[in-house]
Amino acid sequence: MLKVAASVIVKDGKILAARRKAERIGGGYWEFPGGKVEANETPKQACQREVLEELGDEAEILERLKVKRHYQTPYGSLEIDFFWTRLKTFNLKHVAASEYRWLTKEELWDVDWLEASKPAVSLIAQTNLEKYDE
Ligand SMILES: Nc1nc2c([nH]c(=O)n2[C@H]2C[C@H](O)[C@@H](COP(=O)(O)OP(=O)(O)OP(=O)(O)O)O2)c(=O)[nH]1
Repeated sequence: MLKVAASVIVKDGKILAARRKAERIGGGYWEFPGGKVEANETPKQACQREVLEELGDEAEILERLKVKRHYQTPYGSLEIDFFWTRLKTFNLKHVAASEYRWLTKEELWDVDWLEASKPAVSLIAQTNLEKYDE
């Protein structure tokens, strides 16, 4: 079972989406910045580390999105936690993905999300983002 943690980063009413590099598992599909939870860390710590690696930014990891956590994917079973996230710095290096987009709630479904990210996207679309925005 693969443990993954991902950040739903909110800024100015928009959400950061990242496109997976073509050669990777799930290549070309869109996801929330994040990655595997390592043995020595909590899912929140994993999010903090991944935001630092991918964007060069400090993040405040807020609460978990109340969505389904377990998924069977073509690559095996996955346990994934999504967290509302606020950036404390704005370097926004955008290094890990092939492409990044800041999407308004109305634009969320303009990109092709990984299957396991779709429940989180649906929840975001129904949420008032103001409380997670700076
Ligand atoms: N980060 C992230 N991964 C997701 C999402 N939805 C989803 O199914 N996944 C899956 C894709 C991958 O199978 C897995 C994340 O693993 P990964 O290989 O990208 O993790 P990583 O960044 O630690 O990768 P690595 O280079 O260290 O191997 O979770 C999502 O919204 N965000």
